Amino acid sequence: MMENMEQDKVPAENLETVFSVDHVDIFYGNYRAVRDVTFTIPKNKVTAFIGPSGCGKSTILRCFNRLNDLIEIFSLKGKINYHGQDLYAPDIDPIEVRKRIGMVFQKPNPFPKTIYDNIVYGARVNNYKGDLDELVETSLRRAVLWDEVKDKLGESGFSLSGGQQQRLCIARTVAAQPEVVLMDEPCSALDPISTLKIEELMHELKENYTIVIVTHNMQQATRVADYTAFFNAEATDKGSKVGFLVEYDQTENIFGNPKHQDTKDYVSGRFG
Ligand SMILES: Nc1ncnc2c1ncn2[C@@H]1O[C@H](COP(=O)(O)OP(=O)(O)OP(=O)(O)O)[C@@H](O)[C@H]1O
Repeated sequence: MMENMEQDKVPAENLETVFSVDHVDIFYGNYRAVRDVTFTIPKNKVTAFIGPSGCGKSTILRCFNRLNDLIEIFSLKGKINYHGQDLYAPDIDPIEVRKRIGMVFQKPNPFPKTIYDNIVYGARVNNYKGDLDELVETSLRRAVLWDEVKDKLGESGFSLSGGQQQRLCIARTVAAQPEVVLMDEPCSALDPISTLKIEELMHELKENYTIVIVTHNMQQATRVADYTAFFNAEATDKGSKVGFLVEYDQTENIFGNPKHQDTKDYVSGRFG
């Protein structure tokens, strides 16, 4: 059994920590899906989660904006701090958390509304006092979609290609002015060209946001991520599988000079 090693907490190079995950276990009912995860996520960087199916990547990602709270049987042991504040403290409002920590999903999910209304939806709900036109332009520019849609803001979000829809969803997330953008396999439904566009976009977004991405595509992790966490799953004596963090480091080390044999095997395509 692999130990969780202290150095796997990583980012040392004087980076500000956004999330600090401390000995976290995650349960669905009695089933422990993830065990004893400890690491930190640095500000204004892209951090990728990789690992075989079922090792708990999405489960951990969804803890960062308290999305798992919507699952009745979910529970968490240990601590996740967000800028030093306990994200699961009783006085923390999960809805406020989700405003600051946005999420982009695997399949683009624009609202059945115009491009413009997709972007301003959250602002309208929150009685945003600023200029909506400006918000639309800024958000679409940040998602590198403005030039493609500026003449058709009144058309349905569904009229766009899959890749454009995903950038629209990113623009919608950005319009809520989050600090963190979580991405759960954001390119898995996209063609290679749209994928590259989203990857380029991530490089630009990290100037303003902290990004955490789950990806099955290892080339993608090497292209976009500053840090990479490799998770694995092992069988328990109850016959189920539990996910755990094997190794966390700068992406170039995970792929070029991993410390653990399992990481080596996974990144060289020998399993998973
Ligand atoms: N809502 C849920 N209820 C019960 N069990 C769940 C739920 N969501 C996930 N699990 C279980 O938790 C474990 C981790 O799942 P998770 O989806 O986080 O893994 P993953 O690494 O993201 O997998 P994939 O790469 O296939 O998306 C799996 O055994 C899964 O079946």
